[in-house]
Amino acid sequence: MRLSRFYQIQKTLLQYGLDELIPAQWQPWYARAARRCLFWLKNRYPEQSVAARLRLALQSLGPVWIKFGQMLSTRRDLLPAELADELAILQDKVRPFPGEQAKALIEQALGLSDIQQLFAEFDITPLASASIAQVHSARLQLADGTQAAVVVKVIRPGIEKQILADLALMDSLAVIAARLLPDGKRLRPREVVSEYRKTILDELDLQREAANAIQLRRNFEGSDSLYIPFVYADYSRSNIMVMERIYGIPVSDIAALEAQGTNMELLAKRGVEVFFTQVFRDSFFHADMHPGNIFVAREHPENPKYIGIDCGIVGTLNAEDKRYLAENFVAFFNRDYRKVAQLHLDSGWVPAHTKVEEFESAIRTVCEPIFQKPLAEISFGHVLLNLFNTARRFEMQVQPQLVLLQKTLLYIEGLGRQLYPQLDLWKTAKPFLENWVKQQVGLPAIWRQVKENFPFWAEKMPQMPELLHRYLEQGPRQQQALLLQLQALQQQQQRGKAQIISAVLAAASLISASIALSINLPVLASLLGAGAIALTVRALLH
Ligand SMILES: Nc1ncnc2c1ncn2[C@@H]1O[C@H](COP(=O)(O)OP(=O)(O)OP(=O)(O)O)[C@@H](O)[C@H]1O
Repeated sequence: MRLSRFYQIQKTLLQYGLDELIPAQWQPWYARAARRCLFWLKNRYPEQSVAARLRLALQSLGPVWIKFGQMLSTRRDLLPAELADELAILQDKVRPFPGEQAKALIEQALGLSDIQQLFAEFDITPLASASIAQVHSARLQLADGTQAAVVVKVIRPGIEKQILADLALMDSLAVIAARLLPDGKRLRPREVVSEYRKTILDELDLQREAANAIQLRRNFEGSDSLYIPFVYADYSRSNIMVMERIYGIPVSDIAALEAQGTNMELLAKRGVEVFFTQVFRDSFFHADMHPGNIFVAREHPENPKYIGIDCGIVGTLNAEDKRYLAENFVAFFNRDYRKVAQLHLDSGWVPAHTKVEEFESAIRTVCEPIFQKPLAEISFGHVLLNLFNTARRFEMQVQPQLVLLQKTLLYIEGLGRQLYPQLDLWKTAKPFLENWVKQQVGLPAIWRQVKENFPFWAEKMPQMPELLHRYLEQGPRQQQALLLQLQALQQQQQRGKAQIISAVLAAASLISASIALSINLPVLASLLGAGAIALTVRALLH
C-alpha cells in the first residue's frame, strides 16, 4: 500500500514537472538514473509556471497535501511571494461521505441503538464537508424535555490511517528535498513537515477541539465582541462533537453585513481587540481564524458581535513570550532598533556572541522601510515577520507559538482592513500593549508575584525541618551541599518577606501622603511620597 502510494506521489510530482525544482547539476547520478527509468512520466503542463504546477500537484494528491499547501502558503518567511500566493488559492473541496455512515458513527460513539434516542431530528445531508470532518445539523433532545438546534461534527472514517501514511511519505520526501533542493538547508523541510504533522493530528481529536471551545467560551463569557457556541461535552468524543448551531453571517460576506447596516468600523476594531485580548489577557488564542471560521451575529448590527467556530488550533503564550511581544512592539514603534537588538541579547533569544551593532543594523534595514507608511497602516504581523526573519539569520530559534501568533495576526489585520479600510491598527492595539506593560511594574505587579509565589512557599515550608534533620545526619561534604540548598531557600524566603514588608510600607506611605496632601501639609506629603518611591524601588530590587 505504502509502495503504491509512494509511486503515485512520485508519478504526480513528475507529471507536473516538479523535478525541475532541482537543478540538473545538483542531482546525484542515482537520482538522474531513477528519473530516466521513469521515462514515460513526462511534464504534462510545461506551459504553466512552477508555482501553478506545485498547486495543481498538491490539489490532485488529496486532502493531506492540500492542507499542507495551505499551511505552506502562510509561511511567507520561507517561500517567495509568488509561490505563497499561488498556494493560498488551494481549495479544500472534498466530496462528503454518506450521511448514513455519519449516523452509524454517531450511534456507535455515543452507544445509541438508534440516533433518535438522543436526536429528535437528524439531517442526513451534510451541512458542510471538509477534508477531515463533516458537519450535520440536528435537534438535540434535552433532559428537561426541550430541544436544542445543534450541529454534529463527525471525523471522516479511515482518515487517520490515510493521514499517518501520507505523513510518513511526506517526511521521506522532506529528507530528499533537504539534500537536493538548492535552498534545502534554509527551508528546513523536515521541521516544516513535523510542524504540520502536529497541527493535522491535533485537528483529528475533537475532544481537544471541544475543550478549547469551552475554555474560549469561558474567557469571553458576557463579552459584547465574541461569542463561542456552547459545546455539549457529554455528547462529545474524539471523533464526534455536538455543539449549539449558530446562524451568523459569514464575515467574508461584506455585502450582507453592509445590507443589514452593520457598524463596520466597530466590527473591524473589535476583531483586533478580540485578538489582543486573547493574547495579552488570556494567553490563549484561536489560531485558525480563516474567514470560513468567523461569523457575525445577525442581532444588533450597530453593536456587532463575532461568532467563532472551529477551535481545533489554539495558541498559548507564557509570560516570557508576552514580554517578548510587548517590549519589541513598543521599541519598534519608537523606532528604537538598538533596544530591539539589546532585548534579544539580554533575554538570550540570540546567542551572547551576537554583535549588537550588526544585529541592530540588520533590523533597521528590514524594518525602516515599513515606516514609509503612516503609523496607522503598519501591520503588526509584518513587523513580526520581518523581525523573525532577521532574528533567524542571527541564530534565534523562533518558538512555534510565536510563528502561529504572527500568522494569526496577519489574518486578523487583513480581515480588519477588508471590513474597514481606514482601520487604524496602531491606535486599536496600543492600549493593550500599554496596559500590559503597566501591569508588569509597580505595586500591583509585586502583589501579584507574591500571590503567585505563595503556593511555592506553602509547599516548601514543611520541608524545612526535614532538610535540617537530614543536614545534621549527613557527612561533612553532603552537609555542605544541603547547607547551600537551605541557604538558597532561606534567602528566597527572606526576599519574599522583605518584598511584602516593603510593598505594604510603600502602600501605607502613599495613603498617608495623599491624606497629608488633602489636609494641606505639602511638605509632609512630599516626604511620605519620597518614602513610598524608595520602598517601591527596594521591593522591586529584591
Ligand atoms: N456551530 C455551527 N453552527 C452552524 N454551522 C456550523 C457550526 N459549526 C460548523 N458549521 C458549518 O460547518 C462548516 C465546517 O465546520 P468546521 O470549520 O468546524 O469544520 P472543519 O472540518 O474543521 O473545516 P475546515 O478545516 O475547513 O475549517 C463551517 O464552515 C460552517 O459552515
